[in-house]
Amino acid sequence: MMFELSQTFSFDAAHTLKRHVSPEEAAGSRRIHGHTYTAEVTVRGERQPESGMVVDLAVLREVLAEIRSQLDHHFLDEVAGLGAPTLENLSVFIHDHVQRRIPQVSSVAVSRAAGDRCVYRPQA
Ligand SMILES: Nc1nc2c(c(=O)[nH]1)N=C([C@H](O)[C@H](O)COP(=O)(O)OP(=O)(O)OP(=O)(O)O)CN2
Ligand SMILES: [Zn+2]
Repeated sequence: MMFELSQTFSFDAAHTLKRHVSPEEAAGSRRIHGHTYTAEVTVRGERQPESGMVVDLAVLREVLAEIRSQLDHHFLDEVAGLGAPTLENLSVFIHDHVQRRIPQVSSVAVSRAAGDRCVYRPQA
């Protein structure tokens, strides 16, 4: 029997972005601006026979708090290992950090208040 467990966390962060769009839009994105992001992290697996859990949600919460502390109220352009601060790179960054502690992580979705959403599912 397979199960999926998810937890979300939110963070506010500033960034700039180089874009190949109209000069007005490109100029706006190059200026420092901020977004409220929500990340949903999903873990997939079978229950451990002794615990009855795929993974203890308290452990997942602890890992997500560590990642949040690297992103919340940070300038994303300066976060080591992130690369260009896009939804795509944020999804991979969060996934790779969770995977070091919780190998069963199966997907990470990052969304912004404006309604934009990106899902990273490496095994898809
Ligand atoms: N594939 C992606 N495209 C874009 C991303 C991204 O992460 N992945 N990010 C952005 C920018 O962060 C940008 O600030 C959003 O720009 P835009 O969609 O033009 O939205 P607005 O500036 O009009 O409104 P916001 O409220 O600031 O979202 C662009 N593209
Ligand atoms: Zn932006």
